[in-house]
Amino acid sequence: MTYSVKEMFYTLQGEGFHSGRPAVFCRFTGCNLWSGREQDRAKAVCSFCDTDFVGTDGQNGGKFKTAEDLATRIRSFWPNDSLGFVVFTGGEPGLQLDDALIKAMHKLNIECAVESNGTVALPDNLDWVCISPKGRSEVIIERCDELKLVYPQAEAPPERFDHIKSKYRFLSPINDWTEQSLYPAKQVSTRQCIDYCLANPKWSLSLQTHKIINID
Ligand SMILES: C[S@@+](CC[C@H](N)C(=O)[O-])C[C@H]1O[C@@H](n2cnc3c(N)ncnc32)[C@H](O)[C@@H]1O
Ligand SMILES: Nc1nc2[nH]cc(C(=O)O)c2c(=O)[nH]1
Ligand code: SF4
Ligand SMILES: [Mg+2]
Repeated sequence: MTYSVKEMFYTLQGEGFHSGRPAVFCRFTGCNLWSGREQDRAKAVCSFCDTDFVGTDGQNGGKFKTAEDLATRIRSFWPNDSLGFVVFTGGEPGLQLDDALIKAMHKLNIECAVESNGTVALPDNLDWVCISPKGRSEVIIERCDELKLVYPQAEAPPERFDHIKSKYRFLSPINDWTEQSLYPAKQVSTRQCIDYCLANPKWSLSLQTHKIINID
């Protein structure tokens, strides 16, 4: 299995339960809900994506021929010999992630988290699963550690995901970058998230804190 990686970097997890935790991000190329081309955005199932996941030309991107090769590269970004933490994202990481890669990561003493849209099967040896449903797409994952719903989405109201078993439920204000300069304090979606959480307290607010403090 060859893995196609857009970019990799060491930073703080900006979102959700692990906000503020040092993590290596491994961003896989490609997604099943949008081609990544601007001319296809309006018709895509997921039309608000804030990420470039096309190609392998980002920082530390490339093709990796084996799970061990990619695992070793990921380990190299960790600053010392302690237990490491990687977040697999994309694009849609579920299109490429497999058991072999997670096993190789575990062998190198790295905990594995994923950020997924929930429409494709995921390896069952992951340590942390974050599912972020998109538009009208069908979420097939029924159990996760963290549900992180971008809000508001006309076709994906929070109630649609009541059946999913999750330790934590977060609403993340949609950042539609017509309002980028307002992010997040004065963005309308932030207020909408706050109001929804206050009325439905099983949901908590998650912000994209890396954008606030301007790190990767
Ligand atoms: C780029 S996605 C990649 C992982 C996976 N495809 C997914 O959608 O969860 C990473 C995270 O960014 C969030 N995200 C993408 N575009 C966003 C936007 N415009 N506003 C807020 N969050 C966004 C996603 O919901 C997801 O939680
Ligand atoms: N710092 C930081 N935190 C993140 N959490 C989820 C991200 C993603 O794009 O998947 C992301 C990201 O790109 N950067
Ligand atoms: S599912 Fe994730 S990677 Fe794919 S277009 Fe949507 S936000 Fe971007
Ligand atoms: Mg991001």
